[in-house]
Amino acid sequence: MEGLRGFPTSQTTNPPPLHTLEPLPRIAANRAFAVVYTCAILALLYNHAQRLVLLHYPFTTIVSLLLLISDLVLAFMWTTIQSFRMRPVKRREFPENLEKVMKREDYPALDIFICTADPYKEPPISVVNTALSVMAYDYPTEKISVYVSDDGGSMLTLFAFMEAAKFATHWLPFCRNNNILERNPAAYFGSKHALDTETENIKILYQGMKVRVEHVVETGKVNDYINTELGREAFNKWTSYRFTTQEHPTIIQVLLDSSRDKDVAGNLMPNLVYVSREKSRTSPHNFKAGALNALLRVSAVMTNASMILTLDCDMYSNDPHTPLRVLCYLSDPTIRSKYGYIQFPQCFHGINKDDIYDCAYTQMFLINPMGLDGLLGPDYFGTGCFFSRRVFFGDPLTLVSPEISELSPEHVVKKPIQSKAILALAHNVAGCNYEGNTNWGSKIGFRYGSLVEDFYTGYRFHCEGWKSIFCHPDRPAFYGDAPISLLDVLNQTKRWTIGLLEVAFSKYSTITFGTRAMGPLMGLAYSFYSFSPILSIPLTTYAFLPQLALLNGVSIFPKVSELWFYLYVFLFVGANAQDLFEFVSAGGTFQMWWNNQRMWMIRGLSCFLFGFMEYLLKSLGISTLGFNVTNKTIDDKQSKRYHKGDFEFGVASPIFVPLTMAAIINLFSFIWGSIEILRGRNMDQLFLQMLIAGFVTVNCLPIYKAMVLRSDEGKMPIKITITATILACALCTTVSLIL
Ligand SMILES: O=c1ccn([C@@H]2O[C@H](COP(=O)(O)OP(=O)(O)O[C@H]3O[C@H](CO)[C@@H](O)[C@H](O)[C@H]3O)[C@@H](O)[C@H]2O)c(=O)[nH]1
Ligand SMILES: [Mn+2]
Repeated sequence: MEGLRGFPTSQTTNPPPLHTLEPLPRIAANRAFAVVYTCAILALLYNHAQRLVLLHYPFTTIVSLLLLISDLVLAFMWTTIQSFRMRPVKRREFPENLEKVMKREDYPALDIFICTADPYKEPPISVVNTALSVMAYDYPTEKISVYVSDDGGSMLTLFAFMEAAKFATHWLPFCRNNNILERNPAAYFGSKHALDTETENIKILYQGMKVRVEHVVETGKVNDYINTELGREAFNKWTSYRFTTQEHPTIIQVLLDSSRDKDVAGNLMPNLVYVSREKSRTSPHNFKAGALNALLRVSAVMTNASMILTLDCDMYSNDPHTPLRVLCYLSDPTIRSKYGYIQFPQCFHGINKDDIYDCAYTQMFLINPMGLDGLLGPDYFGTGCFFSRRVFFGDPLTLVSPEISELSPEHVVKKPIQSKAILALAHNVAGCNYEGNTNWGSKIGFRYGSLVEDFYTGYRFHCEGWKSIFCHPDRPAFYGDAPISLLDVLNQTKRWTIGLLEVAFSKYSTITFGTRAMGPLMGLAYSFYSFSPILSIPLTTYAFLPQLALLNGVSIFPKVSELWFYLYVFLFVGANAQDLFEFVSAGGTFQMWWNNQRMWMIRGLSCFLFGFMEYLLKSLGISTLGFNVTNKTIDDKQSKRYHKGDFEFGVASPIFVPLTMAAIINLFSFIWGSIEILRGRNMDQLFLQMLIAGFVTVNCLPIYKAMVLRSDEGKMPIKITITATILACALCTTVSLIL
């Protein structure tokens, strides 16, 4: 075991370890397999070359070229994945040792950022629950400051947080005194507990708050409940100005002040600050990255904590000791000077049994980050990440100073957060024109230029020379919402696709700039993500080409009797078996893995394709793209169907068309092939094509079900079925005419 000694002190006795790092035993096997598989890929390319030389007909040449391009893309993507397999590690922390090396009063201050953007897609009561869960961290309360960024500029959200501030004065001491683990009230009251009177009373308070908040969201009016001067003053901003989500002044409201507000037991409360940065149609606001940068500045002016936690509005804390785990690393000055952030996995509650949409993202949020942890560290996932404030201001050796000294990570705040000077400066730095002619978004803060601001920002930090840490304790530190309708899932992935392509084809491309700055393995790892949309090329090719050829009796792969056939089988089985092994080792089941591989096919035929097109239109200047917030509300009927395991189509979106076409063509070619076999035809030459068609058909079972067997609202809209059928027929006819 390679023990990293935590927190060196001047004491003579060895301090107890705060964390350890251990390489996974599978490393040697991974490396050996990579060598074998590389040989197989080279053999395949040789086979391609052989065929291309022998061919004379234009059609078969085109087919062979398409297959060659597809296999080259697959080979490239396979190579990038190897970076995760060369040195996976597992870390452990020992928060129980923390108090032995560090006094509680010496813990650093912690600023927590929570982003929300739309009260109708992101119910304010859930955002409030997220905030309460972290306000109740097992950490010196007065050192915690929670900043809520409301990009929706909604009085409904502000109202919800005014309610939260009151409820928190009961909730925080309740959690502390009863040593509660689930500090998100909704989650706590949602699971079964013995209800003593104290719990009963708290529950009544919570329900009261929930009813008021939901009522206000429903009616759109807060007036019924506002009876204090402070409240009226705050909400006046919405009425005294032509206020819209896209155009409004900065609103900063300190709802709790740690220097004077106390809970019902007389202990100080954390700071709770509502921030809605200024918006104007004429200046770009850079979506979430812009919101986070505004919070970086507002928090610098008010508290300037050296530790920062960023959270999406739905990602609540599931473990009050999480900051202590982080301190196991950040309390060590040698770590602090090299490591920029500590990322926790994104875990989700409410995913159905077999995770039909692959929303757990086991590879992206668990397997791959463990691989990266043995190199420079995991990428940034946008939420559940603790930063050292210094990372936002230049590389580990050179501090890039912000335009005013109050924003510097070294600045010490001396005035109370509600003083006039502080509030005035905070409003100023949240202004929509503040960033003009500054380094924000380029050299300072979260980086602009990609719709996956998280991925891009973490990437640029690694390029600057920072490292990061992946921390995944057994009890998930955070839980968030996953989308439960296929369209929401695909739209989310489509946004990611566009953002990733923006990185892949920028001057900071992961494969060129990244490889130079971070070395080949990290460059490949980041390229696995940024180039993943090009998987749509082989996935689309393999979903249509072999089947169309099969329907016309044309063979495009080696015969069963040839040795080359077994090469194809090895490449397919080998890659999938290794993937399955990793998946199951990470706690997945076979069913989940099956659904995961199906989702790759679905993504390839939908959001990757559509994302690619939208990216092209944007690059040509034909359209602009926005950050479409993922829906986090839950429709009961939809939720029932989801938990039954049925795919949710329902909406007639063009994004479903290529997928449905593939489902139809694969089924027919497979049936045609089976009939030919029954009629005694020798399928030696077409066997591999039959296998592929059969495999895709099995993958498409939920689609056939949605097309013909279901009558609920989530079935495949008839419009899509008809369009896809017509297009599939047109495609088959065209191909048979060419042949
Ligand atoms: O203009 C915007 C748009 C979004 N958000 C917030 O950003 C967060 C993430 O948005 P969501 O719709 O939930 O996106 P997801 O696709 O679920 O999020 C993943 O992908 C995003 C990048 O596309 C990252 O920012 C997220 O952290 C990551 O979890 C939410 O809290 C939003 O309120 C803003 O603050 N301002
Ligand atoms: Mn989300």
